[in-house]
Amino acid sequence: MESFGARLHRAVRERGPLCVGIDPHPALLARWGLTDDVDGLDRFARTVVDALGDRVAVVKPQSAFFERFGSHGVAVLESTIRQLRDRGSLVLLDVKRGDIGSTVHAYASAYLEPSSPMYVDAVTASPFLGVGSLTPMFELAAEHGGGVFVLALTSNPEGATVQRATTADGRTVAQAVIDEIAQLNAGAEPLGSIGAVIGATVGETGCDLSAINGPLLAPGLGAQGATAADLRVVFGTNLSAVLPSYSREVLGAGPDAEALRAAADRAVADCRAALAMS
Ligand SMILES: O=c1ccn([C@@H]2O[C@H](COP(=O)(O)O)[C@@H](O)[C@H]2O)c(=O)[nH]1
Repeated sequence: MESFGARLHRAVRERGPLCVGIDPHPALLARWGLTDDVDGLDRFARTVVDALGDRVAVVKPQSAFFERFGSHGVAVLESTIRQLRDRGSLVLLDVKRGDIGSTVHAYASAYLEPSSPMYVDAVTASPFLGVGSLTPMFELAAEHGGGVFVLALTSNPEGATVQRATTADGRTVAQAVIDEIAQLNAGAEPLGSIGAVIGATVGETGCDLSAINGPLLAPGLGAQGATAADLRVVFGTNLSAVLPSYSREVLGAGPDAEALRAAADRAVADCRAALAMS
């Protein structure tokens, strides 16, 4: 199968640089006039899929909001993933998994093995047990054209204590993660399949991103306070593979499908301008 990096590169060229999250917060369910139960969850997710699935490059369901309803919520997640695939958007499941390698292998099978009911195009992963512990995910992703986005500098204020800490060789933890991703992506064209998560809220990163050759997922736009203009501050000249991500900012326009589409179109326009893409 074609690599995730190549598929993402094409999707962004065709649909614009935007990832929209499906984050059915209880407050959003209420605002949309939906019940805070599996039925409300299902209606919320279907509305987003119908409005945006054939429009935005990447849709990112946040697993936590589905898991909160137990097995029935996970069933809605599986169905949402299938519907998104049918509409043509790439599906990035935000699950932030990480563990010892043998367990990561099981996570990899759950999300990156085509026969799995929760098979997606890409997942988010945590490198806290070492980037190398995620190797089974990288291997399965390479085998089946999947992608993995590794947390590097997260959008939340608490992240900096760990991620900007200095390692024994003088690099920050974030830089060490980025350098390992760069090695995994070396030589890939047009783009590697292993990405980094770098929040749009983090300000200057102090990191060298020039060799990463992979997608840079930028959450934190909108509800967490960052604007598209902040992308230039965070990513400097490394803008070509930035994938801006919005959840509540776009979802807040729902449940009207036209209003959701208009909010996504505004986000794409803002991000294109900030990233200087035509
Ligand atoms: O550093 C990170 C990594 C992931 N996220 C996730 O993105 C969305 C953000 O939602 P908003 O409504 O746009 O704030 C959410 O699912 C987070 O878990 C992040 O925010 N920061």
